[in-house]
Amino acid sequence: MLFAEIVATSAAVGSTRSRKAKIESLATLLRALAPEEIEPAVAWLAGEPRQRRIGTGWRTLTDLRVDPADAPSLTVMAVDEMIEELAGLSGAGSVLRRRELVGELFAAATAEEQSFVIRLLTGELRQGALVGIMTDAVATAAGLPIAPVRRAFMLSGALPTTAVAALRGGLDELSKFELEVGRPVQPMLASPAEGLADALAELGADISVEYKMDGARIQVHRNGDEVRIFTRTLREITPSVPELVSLVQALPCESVVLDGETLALADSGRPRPFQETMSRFGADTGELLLHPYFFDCLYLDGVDLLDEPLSARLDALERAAPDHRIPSVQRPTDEAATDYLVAALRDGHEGVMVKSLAAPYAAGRRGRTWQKVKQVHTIDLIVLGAEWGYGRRTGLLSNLHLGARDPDGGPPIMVGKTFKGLTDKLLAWQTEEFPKHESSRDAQTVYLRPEIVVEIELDGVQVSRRYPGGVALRFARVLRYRPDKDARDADTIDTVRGLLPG
Ligand SMILES: Nc1ncnc2c1ncn2[C@@H]1O[C@H](COP(=O)(O)OP(=O)(O)OP(=O)(O)O)[C@@H](O)[C@H]1O
Repeated sequence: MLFAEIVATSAAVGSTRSRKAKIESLATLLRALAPEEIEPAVAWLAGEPRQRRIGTGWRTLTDLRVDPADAPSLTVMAVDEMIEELAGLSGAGSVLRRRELVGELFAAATAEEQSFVIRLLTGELRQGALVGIMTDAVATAAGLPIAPVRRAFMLSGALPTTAVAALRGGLDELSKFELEVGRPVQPMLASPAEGLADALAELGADISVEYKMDGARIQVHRNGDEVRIFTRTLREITPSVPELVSLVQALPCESVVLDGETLALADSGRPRPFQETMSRFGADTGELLLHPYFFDCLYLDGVDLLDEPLSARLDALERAAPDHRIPSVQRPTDEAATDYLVAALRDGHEGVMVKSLAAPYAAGRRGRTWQKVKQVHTIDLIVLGAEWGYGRRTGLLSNLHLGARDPDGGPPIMVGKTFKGLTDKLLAWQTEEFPKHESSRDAQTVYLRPEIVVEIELDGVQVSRRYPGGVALRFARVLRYRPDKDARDADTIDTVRGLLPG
């Protein structure tokens, strides 16, 4: 197939707001692909190259001015081979070879193809909703229900591989996907509850009420002595958390997959700020010691527990890591649950999670069987740009433009601006960091690619004629940046609209 067909389908998907129409055009294309073209094409149309990181910077791509070809001639396989070579380059001479390769690719590409390649390789195409839409399209093209496709994707974490299995082998191939120790699965997520009373009313008496600790999510895989640790976005951080690795190696089991939260504690035993925990996920190991608090067990000594009820998974957790469980109570009375929430807040935590003990582990889903009860209202938004400050903030990037995710895969939708809550440290950080994510600028504003997620505290939202989504934030202030999330984890415009009064 010609690469131009992929580019045309991507444009068609981007030009309609209808989810159904997007799925239809993707499915039509998927049906026309040769077997070896499925992996690259699915990856590209879901927003990233199948090799994920290719090490070619924004500058290399945008500085290169090569006249586009008049007519399309590149094939899917030719482009995939070039990207494969780009991804494999390292060491002496690689900068030169990289420019050469990109130059070759661009010379053979039409203007539309060049633009698509730039957006693909710089991550600009990467939007969470595209992944959801592509999952649906794979099911449609293969003539299968969505559930087995979604399950295989959650277990493999790889949509292109899932697509090949669905399109070539159908249900039989999909059913071969299993939880595999060492390969991370998408984490189960929670829905916000209106308050504790609502969560208790909805989930009934068969529940676990747990501290909602304000750290960073970790997924731990151990097979014998080998331990691997992943973040919420399935990035491996094993080398930077040696204390967690040795703790997991000492657990009384052979093989295990655990889900939990990790954080650093102050001498008083209270949690240290989230930023300090996150700093440990970077390159250096730092001084702060991280503690794990596990709340789920997905696999223990040869037994896959994903489809078991939470009650059984907690029994396994008790066997595997009895000393490292998150504080929790099972089947409390309403009064005891309320006391537990008060105690969690008093101890410096965010609130509680209320979970149905009967529910399986719904990997990658934000369901209602886990509900979070927090005291303040916060949402995660995408930073679209920042304005240069004035007065005391002259020379610093300050006022943030905030966008909510479009659940249909379009670009983020702006819902407000704020400079409240920005400390001097954050202002300095923004000024240094934002230009690395710059897509364009004018005299007043640096615009960013949709890559940075910030957690915003707000009093509510109101109807707005100024903003394209019809809603605007009220009294928004920055709580913190969320380096553990990417744009696909941000809240959607529907969530923001859901906060409208009445
Ligand atoms: N006991 C717990 N059970 C599950 N998750 C917990 C618990 N304590 C803390 N957490 C954290 O809370 C998150 C659950 O909320 P949610 O699924 O909405 O994720 P989130 O979008 O990261 O939410 P938030 O921004 O509130 O942390 C988990 O990702 C995890 O990091």
